[in-house]
Amino acid sequence: MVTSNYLRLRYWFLLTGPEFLCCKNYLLQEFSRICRLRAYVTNYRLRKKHMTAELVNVMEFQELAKKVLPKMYYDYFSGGAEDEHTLRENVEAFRRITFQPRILVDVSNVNLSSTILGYNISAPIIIAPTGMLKLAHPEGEVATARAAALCNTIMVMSFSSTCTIEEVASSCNAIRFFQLYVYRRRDVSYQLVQRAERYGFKAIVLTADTPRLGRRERDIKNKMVPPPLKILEGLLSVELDPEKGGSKLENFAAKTMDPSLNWKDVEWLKSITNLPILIKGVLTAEDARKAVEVGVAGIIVSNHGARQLDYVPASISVLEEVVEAVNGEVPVLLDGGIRRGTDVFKALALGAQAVLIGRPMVYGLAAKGEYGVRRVTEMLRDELELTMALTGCSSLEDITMSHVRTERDRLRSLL
Ligand SMILES: Cc1cc2nc3c(=O)[nH]c(=O)nc-3n(C[C@H](O)[C@H](O)[C@H](O)COP(=O)(O)O)c2cc1C
Ligand SMILES: CCCCCCC(=O)C(=O)O
Repeated sequence: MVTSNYLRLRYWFLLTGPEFLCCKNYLLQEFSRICRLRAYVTNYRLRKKHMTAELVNVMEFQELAKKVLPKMYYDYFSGGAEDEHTLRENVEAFRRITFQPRILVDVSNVNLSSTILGYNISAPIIIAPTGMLKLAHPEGEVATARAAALCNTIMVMSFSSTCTIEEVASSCNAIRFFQLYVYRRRDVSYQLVQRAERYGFKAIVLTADTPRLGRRERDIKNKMVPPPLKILEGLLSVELDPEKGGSKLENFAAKTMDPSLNWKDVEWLKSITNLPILIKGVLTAEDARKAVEVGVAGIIVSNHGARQLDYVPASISVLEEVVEAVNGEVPVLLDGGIRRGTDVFKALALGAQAVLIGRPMVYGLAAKGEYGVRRVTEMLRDELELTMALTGCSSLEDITMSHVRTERDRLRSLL
């Protein structure tokens, strides 16, 4: 529906000639806004109908999100780079890890509570930064932050947010980290870091895997139009090339992201903030060591939900070697492909201190707003608790590598 309207609009532009091209960007933005509103109203009934149906796992939120979202937005949220090989692998690699449960352990009390950088959270499950959440739900990042507060967990707010730092900060008392993209316009990144610090964010998550945006073919086909990023209001306005086809998001990223970002810039970041810095996007032992050497407070093993370079390994497949390289010097977190509490357990067993959840939170938000994000968090937490009980672990400290059997273990046993 959205696509056909969009095609109609493009056809109208062809007919009306070049004098209208100058306002094309504005019209595209307006059109995208109207489509979002319309999709939300149209899908209200659908959401209501499903309100009563009991969803029993995170995958069912994805099915519902697919029904309620316009295709362009569902594709943006769910898609990955190029062949989407890594996208599938992120999930499949968890399935290849099996359990080695212990029996006859007293699990009458299972304690999931955890600490990240000194902040207490109810379970080691935190909300990953995901951009443009108003495409999923009109309350976007604010609803997500509220859910994080209710679940007593951390929300990592994206640099590509459709709400402002102030809106999110004033909406609730969630523990918030701020994810940073370094723009060509360093002053923009600088100002947002300052504002995050001023508004009580507790850490900066520097995303280091995006010197350029990955090739997301679904977005190219859909001619994905990003919504206004309210977080940038008053700081930056980007003129997209009206004549350039394909994904407008890619066009936007090409104009804004600084591809020269390198290890030395971590020093720059340290010089502009007193907040602890986590580095997100680490996939090798070598980079993990470098990150420790430049003095980061934590490492996030991540392939950006398989949206950047296709054919990188599933993030869970490299966790063990990163944890070995870091040798306990800083906490290691992981994201990518986690859809079950059993997946969370596997990541913890291989050395992650906590996991971040991306798409499932977005699907929860799209399907049921703040309540949906809360339910997704609770579902994963409840599944983790049951997994701990059934593997004989009554606290997070009890979870060890010996509770799982990985491909690496299977190969070792052949030697
Ligand atoms: C729709 C979407 C938007 C994202 N936006 C950002 C972002 O703005 N900044 C960032 O560092 N990572 C972003 N990511 C990556 C996530 O933080 C996270 O690494 C990834 O989603 C984890 O994989 P999962 O979706 O399988 O849980 C995004 C991911 C998705 C799916
Ligand atoms: C300026 C770049 C836009 C990035 C959008 C958010 C993101 O990281 C994603 O994966 O999508």
